[in-house]
Amino acid sequence: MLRSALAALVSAGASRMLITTRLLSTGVLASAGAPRVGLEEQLQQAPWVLLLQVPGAGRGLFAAADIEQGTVVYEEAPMLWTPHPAPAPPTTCHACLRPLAPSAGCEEARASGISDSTSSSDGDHSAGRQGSAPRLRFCSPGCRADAEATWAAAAADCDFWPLQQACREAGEKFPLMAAQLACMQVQRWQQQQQQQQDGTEQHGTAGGTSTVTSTGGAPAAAPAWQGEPPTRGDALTQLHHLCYANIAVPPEPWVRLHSLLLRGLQPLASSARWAGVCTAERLQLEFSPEWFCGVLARLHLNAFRVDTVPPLDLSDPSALLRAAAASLGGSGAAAAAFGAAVPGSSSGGSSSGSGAGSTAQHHPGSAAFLLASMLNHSCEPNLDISWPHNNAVARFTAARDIAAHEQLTISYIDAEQSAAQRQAALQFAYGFSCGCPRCREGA
Ligand SMILES: C[S@@+](CC[C@H](N)C(=O)[O-])C[C@H]1O[C@@H](n2cnc3c(N)ncnc32)[C@H](O)[C@@H]1O
Repeated sequence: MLRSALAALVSAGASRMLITTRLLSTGVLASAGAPRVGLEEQLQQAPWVLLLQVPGAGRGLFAAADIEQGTVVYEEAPMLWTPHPAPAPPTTCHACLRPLAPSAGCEEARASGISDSTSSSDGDHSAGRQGSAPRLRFCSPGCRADAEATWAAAAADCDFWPLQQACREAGEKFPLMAAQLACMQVQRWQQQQQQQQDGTEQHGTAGGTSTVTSTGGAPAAAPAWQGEPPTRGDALTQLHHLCYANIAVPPEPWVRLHSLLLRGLQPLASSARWAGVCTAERLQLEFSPEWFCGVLARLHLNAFRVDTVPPLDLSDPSALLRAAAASLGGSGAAAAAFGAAVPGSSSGGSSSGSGAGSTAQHHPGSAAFLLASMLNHSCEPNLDISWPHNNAVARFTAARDIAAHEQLTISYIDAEQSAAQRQAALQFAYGFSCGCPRCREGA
């Protein structure tokens, strides 16, 4: 009975769609790699979880049964993600945000593209054009194959370096996730076109096999998840489910970042590889300022900061000490789950959480999840977040015993702040006042 409320909730979310319907409704094909699913299917994969309406707080996730402290409630892979733009060479896998060992190759690449790479100790799984053009770096052949099948083939032909630089200067990261989304869309257009051509050719060749090759085929190897890959939302069809901030007039920096994004996509319009898929007009029409604003308005309320542990630098004694302190202090995972700007944060929310373990953690990137975006905030959350595979797969664990039909909550902010600081942070970044028991007591 509780699950029967889902269809109504899903359509309620859909009616708040801000991104152009056309763009989102074109992405209906299944993607290769880690399973990309819709909201209903993702809920089916998380049997402990129900999606229900919460008076005064939109939708929220609830416990479907009594859950014991320590139980893994569910794991989820992100539907959109990006490494944070940094002046240093990339030290993060572009497909899963796993930290990569620094290598001589990375050091050499410092002055060139956004995500340049040369051969490294863990193997050269980079992709992209040679020279100063962007190249993407991956931790394994599986990650590379998954990324190339879904977005990285297009991204490698774009020029997002100016966008990266502007994001770094502005302390922004969400425009890079919008760029990833645009590349996903371009590749899906190509897959759709390919399927149409395959259908036509099969009709015309009396049982013959199509000779048309596809750049969007299934990856040869699985991505580097450990164990069963968790499902991920299909960003192209599911992003509209996420709540968004109403932004009547896009802030000036967004206008500039949008034009850099469009400029970065332009090489696709003149590339033979994307002929028939991308024209300059199509790119401009589909990735309009309204589309960009809608994507950013959602990411600002829903994206998580990913906390992973970089590889140990055995030559640095202070790094060893920090790692030891972190392993004694726990993960610190419940602090500051989301990545939005908060008052007093020097880096737009990308500063470390206050958890004891955060000293040895770094924040290689941001990620947006489908189901986790439905989790509401409490200053006394009953779920802990962790990154058990040291990549962008999030795990939600019961922080205490949770009764059936109790709301599942995380903390969006550093819950160790004073009540006044917490209220100010939540109001500033998310636009609501927390009414949790702790806030009601002023604790
Ligand atoms: C990540 S979304 C959470 C899911 C959201 N309730 C929905 O329906 O999509 C964050 C938004 O949920 C609402 N929210 C989250 N926690 C809340 C709380 N404790 N009290 C009131 N509103 C809350 C705020 O509007 C916030 O901007």
